[in-house]
Amino acid sequence: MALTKFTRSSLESRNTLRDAVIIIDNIVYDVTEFLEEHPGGAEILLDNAGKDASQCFHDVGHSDTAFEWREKFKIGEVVDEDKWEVKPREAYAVQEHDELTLASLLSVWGPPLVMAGISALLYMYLFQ
Ligand code: HEM
Repeated sequence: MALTKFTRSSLESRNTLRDAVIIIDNIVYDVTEFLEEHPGGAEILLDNAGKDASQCFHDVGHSDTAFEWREKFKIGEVVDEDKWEVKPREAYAVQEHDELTLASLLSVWGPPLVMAGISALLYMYLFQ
């Protein structure tokens, strides 16, 4: 059966507790019944309701379970003219790896290393 088609603008106002839809990868999901069940909370879904939530959905790194669950809420897709490029799931995961920079490593390991250095110097100064 062909999926119902929606323009993005026709979905913009569907962002309330009584009627909440989100778009992920050009597919439209009615998450009204899911708001209270969502493990990530209702608020984040409502903040993204009526809009494209692809980036947020993928950035969270949702599990396979989440991918299965979302199928239950599918109500259609966006019209061809409003379709956006769909990035493969791996593309989001790769981005996260790219963010492992020297700065992010130092922000974690920097303070303990500095403390260890100071302790070693103090030890040498006091006991040698
Ligand atoms: C129909 C759509 C969605 C379904 C079925 C869904 C399902 C889930 C599930 C099952 C979890 C638990 C963790 C996991 O298994 O991945 C979760 C967590 C979460 N979700 Fe969703 N979700 C949906 C949409 C979204 C969207 C659009 C956003 C962001 C705008 C979002 C943000 C989050 C956050 C922040 C968490 C918590 C992650 C954590 O605690 O580590 N979700 N969701």
